[in-house]
Amino acid sequence: MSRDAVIFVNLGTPESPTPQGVRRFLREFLSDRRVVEIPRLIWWPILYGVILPFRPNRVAHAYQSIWTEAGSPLKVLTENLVDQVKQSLLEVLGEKTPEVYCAYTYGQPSIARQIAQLQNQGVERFLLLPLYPQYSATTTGSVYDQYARIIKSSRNVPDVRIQKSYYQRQDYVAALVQSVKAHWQEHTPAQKLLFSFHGIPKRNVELGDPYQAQCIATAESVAQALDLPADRWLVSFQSRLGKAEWLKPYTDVVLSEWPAEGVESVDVICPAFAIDCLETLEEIDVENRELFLASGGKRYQYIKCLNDNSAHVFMFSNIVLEHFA
Ligand SMILES: C=CC1=C(C)c2cc3[nH]c(cc4nc(cc5[nH]c(cc1n2)c(C)c5CCC(=O)O)C(CCC(=O)O)=C4C)c(C)c3C=C
Ligand SMILES: [Fe+2]
Ligand SMILES: [Fe+2]
Repeated sequence: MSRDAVIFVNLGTPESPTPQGVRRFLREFLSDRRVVEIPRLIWWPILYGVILPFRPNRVAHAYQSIWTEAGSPLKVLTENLVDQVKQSLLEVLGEKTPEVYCAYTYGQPSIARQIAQLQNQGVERFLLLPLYPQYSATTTGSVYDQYARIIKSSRNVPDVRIQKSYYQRQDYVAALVQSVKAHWQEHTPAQKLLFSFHGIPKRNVELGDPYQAQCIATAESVAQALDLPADRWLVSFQSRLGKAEWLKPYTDVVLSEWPAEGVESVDVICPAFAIDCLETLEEIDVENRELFLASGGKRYQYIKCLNDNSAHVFMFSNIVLEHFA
């Protein structure tokens, strides 16, 4: 057993694609103050009176349409990536390879459970690797919160480092560029490349969340490396929830307006997601495809997340090697 461990952290996903499974997941996720900052007195009635009674039925159908025999794509694909990174590290480090596990901010296995189990087995140093290239308080911030909770209840605190973001890494940008180029080798490039990032409320950015700037920087680096002129690409934000204003432009609005402006073909990539999940496989690849085609668009291509592709595995192995060097 190594004294070092890497724990990849993803958001989490329902245990089953049923209304009960989705309700349990949404209750935990949407109770996190980092995710929804509305004062509790206002939020609890909305969450318990409107969202939890009604949303799980609709969302469970969406999960059912992407669910696999092995479970939720988010979990299956996260585990695949983790296995590949472990293999790659074994090739470089042999018996000095750290332990490599995954955990989820919401649901099981939790970060606390993985750290406790590994500590019991003699692990002393941890690297938490949140699978969010761009930092947001709503995602990576919650990983820091969980770490803080562990520390608060520990006598012998674990030695933990957290990778706050990685959107600026050259090997991350290279992995995205390679993925777009591979797509363009198989399919004619579309008129537009749309970088659709998960949205957050606009107010969060006004209060200091650096997420929007990091999304734009990511897209600019990729567009520059692809030699794409400014009129061939755009950044948009998807998956908004509720009535407040979120980061704009909204992905669904862009896709429904483009055909009237003469945009007939679009390639969509979602760099805020390291791993394909409901928000990419269903919202982008199904719902938004239908919207674009129903609005008069002719050709819609979704470029998958980096998942366990070799450039992605290479990048994470580099991060691990740098941390434990
Ligand atoms: C309500 C506020 C939400 C914020 C803020 C938010 C930010 C955010 N989320 C991700 C990544 C993922 N989100 C996923 C699902 C999802 N997200 C929200 C809400 C917010 N997200 C909800 C309610 C859901 C569940 C589905 C639904 O009810 O519509 C997922 C996918 C999970 C899966 O099981 O596949 C991911 C991943 C990021 C990166 C982000 C901000 C940067
Ligand atoms: Fe989300
Ligand atoms: Fe969604």
